[in-house]
Amino acid sequence: MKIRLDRVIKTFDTFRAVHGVSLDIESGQLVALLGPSGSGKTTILRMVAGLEYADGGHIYFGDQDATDIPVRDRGVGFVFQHYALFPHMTVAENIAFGMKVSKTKRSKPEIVTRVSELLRLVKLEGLGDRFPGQISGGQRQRVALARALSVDPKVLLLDEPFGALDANVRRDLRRWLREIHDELGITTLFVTHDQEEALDLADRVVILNEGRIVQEGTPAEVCRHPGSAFVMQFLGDVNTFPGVARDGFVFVSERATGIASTETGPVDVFVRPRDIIWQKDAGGIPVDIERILHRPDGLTVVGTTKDGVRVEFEIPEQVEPDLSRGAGIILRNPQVFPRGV
Ligand SMILES: Nc1ncnc2c1ncn2[C@@H]1O[C@H](COP(=O)(O)OP(=O)(O)OP(=O)(O)O)[C@@H](O)[C@H]1O
Repeated sequence: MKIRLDRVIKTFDTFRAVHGVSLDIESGQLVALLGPSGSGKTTILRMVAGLEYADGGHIYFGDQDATDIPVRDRGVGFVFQHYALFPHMTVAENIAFGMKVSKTKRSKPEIVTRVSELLRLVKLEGLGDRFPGQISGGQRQRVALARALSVDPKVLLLDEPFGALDANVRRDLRRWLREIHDELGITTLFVTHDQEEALDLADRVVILNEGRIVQEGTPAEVCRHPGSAFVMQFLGDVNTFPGVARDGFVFVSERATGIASTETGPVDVFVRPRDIIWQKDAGGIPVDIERILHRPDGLTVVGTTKDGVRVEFEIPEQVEPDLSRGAGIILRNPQVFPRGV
């Protein structure tokens, strides 16, 4: 099922939470809505689900205006961050619940068969008789997904489904979710404020800020070509060097960097920690090193430029840190934006 949002607006009292958002979600795609807290992700998801009305614009399911489709008939499965499992029902009963209340009537044996298929799909065979209080948080979210899938939804909506779980469990669950998505091919909209999760999981990432889409694309596109300072900063750790662009090049700490730019005037140069090369002598931007931190995959070096800009970058464990003055940094894969944009 293809979903299309056409200039969708949502206002709460006088506060506009969503400002004319247009978005196409192709059938079978897994799309992540990514943005900081309050950027409108959940509101958009709730409008797609039909739990909230848009005050402007349209949402289409296929060719049909969804406004005309009652929530029950939208064929939407929902999973929230906080396990909304019924604590007094077993895992199997929780999964069966949606089928029992669904308009599509199923016989008891059909429900039993479907529950065991779903338990197998979410890799929880043998746990059907447990109660939610007797399984882990990650397992509970898998039950929530099985319950959402039990009514064969045409669209799956997931709102920070792994938000309450610890990092390792999250990582496992999102790989697992991707596998299930590839197996079932259900159009899926996934809300997260975790950029790593979005980039790891989604076919397309839609980045929101203050109720507007600021960029969308495949994970590779948004990482390689961030369209603004906001996206660059939001997608991961970054060093920001104030500089000046003139005559086609950028100068940082009054040094020519060799970075080409069509801008003129004050700019900010953004560089990821892994893209800074530290070398002794020869031309780099001088940095005074303050601390070396040991990480599982190498060393993190923390220092300051002579303009007082804090710099953090990574070097391999094997490199013997040389703290003598005179070492400088070279900036690779920089993104340059006019200051304050
Ligand atoms: N029912 C409501 N009444 C008033 N304001 C609301 C309501 N729901 C959301 N908002 C406001 O709309 C804005 C967008 O909220 P929304 O929950 O969509 O953001 P979000 O990106 O999902 O944030 P989070 O990651 O914190 O869940 C916020 O400023 C929020 O306070």
